[in-house]
Formats: sequence, C-alpha cells, structure tokens
Amino acid sequence: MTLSVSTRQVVGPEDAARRNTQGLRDGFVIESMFHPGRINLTYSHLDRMIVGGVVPAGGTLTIDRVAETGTDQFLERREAAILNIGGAGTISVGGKDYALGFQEAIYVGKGSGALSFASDNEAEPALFYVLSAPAHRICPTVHITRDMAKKVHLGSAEECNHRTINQYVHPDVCESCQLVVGLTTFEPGSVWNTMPAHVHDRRMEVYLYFGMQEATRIFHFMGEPGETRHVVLKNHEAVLSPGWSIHSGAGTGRYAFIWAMAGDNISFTDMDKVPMEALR
Ligand SMILES: O=C(O)C(=O)C[C@H](O)C(=O)CO
Ligand SMILES: [Zn+2]
Repeated sequence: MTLSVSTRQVVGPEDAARRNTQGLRDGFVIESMFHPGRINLTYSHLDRMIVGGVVPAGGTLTIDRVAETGTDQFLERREAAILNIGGAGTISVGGKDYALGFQEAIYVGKGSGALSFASDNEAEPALFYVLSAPAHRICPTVHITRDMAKKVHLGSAEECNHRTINQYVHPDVCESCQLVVGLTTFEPGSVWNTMPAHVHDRRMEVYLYFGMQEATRIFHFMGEPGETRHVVLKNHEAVLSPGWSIHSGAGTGRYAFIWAMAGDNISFTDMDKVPMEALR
C-alpha cells in the first residue's frame, strides 16, 4: 500500500492544558508526512480537514478512494488545495495535467475525480502538500502561481516579524467553499510569525513549517491565550490549531510556512486579536 491515513480526534482546551510534551505532540503535531513513493494523510476531526504529503518516486501516485471519507471517491464531497514545496512535478486532475513548480499550487473543486501525482525528476522529487475539507458546491479548478497569490506585508524588522503573507486560496484569487490557504515568507532576520497572536473560533488552522536547515527549530506556541504551551518543530512538521488556540512561532533560523484554514467562513480578516497582556 502506498497510501496511509492516521486519524486525530479533537482535543479540548482543558485537556490540552494538562498534557505533557508528548501528549501535546500526539494531539496536534504531524511529524513525518513526506516519504518517497508514499501518500501520507492525516484525517483531523477539526473541521474534518485532511492534511498530507505526497512524494512521487518510483512512478505516479494516485489518490482515488480514501476509506476514511466513506465516499467512493476522495473528492466526491470535498475540495482540495495542493502546494508543491519540492522539485517540479505534475498533478493530473480528472485526466487534465497541471505542471506545478516550487511554491505553485492548485485548487481542486469538489467532484473532480482522481488525483495523480508525478515528479519531473525523481532525483529531486516534487513534495506535494495536500489539504482537503468538505465542500458543498463545485468551484473551478485553478492553477495558482506565486505571482497570482495576493500579498499582504506585515510586521517590521524592529519587531523581528517582517513578513509577507501570500494568499493562494482566498476569495480575491480563486473561489473555494471552506479552504483558505497561503504561504508566509520572512525578510532576513525576522523570525516571528503571527505575533501579535490571534484566535478564530470560527475556523481551525494548520501550519506546515518548511524551508529550514536540518538544525533549525521552530518554537511554536499554542493553547488558549491565558494557558500557552509550546511544541518544538523541525522542517516539514505540521501543527493543528483548534479555533480556541493561538498559533504563532519563532524560528532559530530561516523558515517559511503554509497555513490553511477551514470552518464557518472564508474571511481571512475574521480573527480575534489577542492583546499582549492576555498572553500567559
Ligand atoms: O505570519 C502570519 O501572521 C500568518 O501567516 C498568519 C496566518 O496567515 C493566520 O494565522 C491566518 O489566520
Ligand atoms: Zn490564524
């Protein structure tokens, strides 16, 4: 079998506050999703977001049926966004090919059929990061280049958080039902993401950290604002964020991250800012 799926049940704030490091990692961190020749998916019960890695090597990989969704086809009642953070590759959606370079993405509408993944050069394989949420209508499939992403510049060098939020799946770029997805990059020397922090009880979020050196670590902060905890993450690790949790991190070196949300609305700006005084 080239496809494996693990399931993450929902963890509430009181439970999270009592967990030790391993308990927090078991509930929220997705450690190892990119393996050559494999499709590794995690089915999170947070808004039923599916998160995973596909690394085509030794031939094409296909996602057609995923038993956990209880449907004949994976995308029968779901939409997906897929970003490539590796070498060049191709995704075939319902028989149509889309060539995806580094940091290019595709939004795939509900009911689009099987997804097939290939690397142009298996010595430098594509690393496809897959996100999928339930969808109630069909939106057109769109190839999204980095230029097409809507740019939001935030922070400053003085606050060590000077960064650009590239909004790939966003109402100003392409239609979607639940998914809102983007990629945040940093100016040299800036290490803090999403600080000042926020929460959005209407939507869950998941971060995938990438573009890091082997020894670089992210200190990722989570938890209710008054009960923060941290997990230490390395390259290609993801962390789930329930609506009640902040999601903010500082890196010991260069990094970028992909954030993705699903839930009750697709308004990026619908967030509740957390005053610094509220953080404990
Ligand atoms: O650096 C940031 O700030 C982010 O990228 C924040 C995410 O986009 C986010 O949390 C959206 O709700
Ligand atoms: Zn957020």
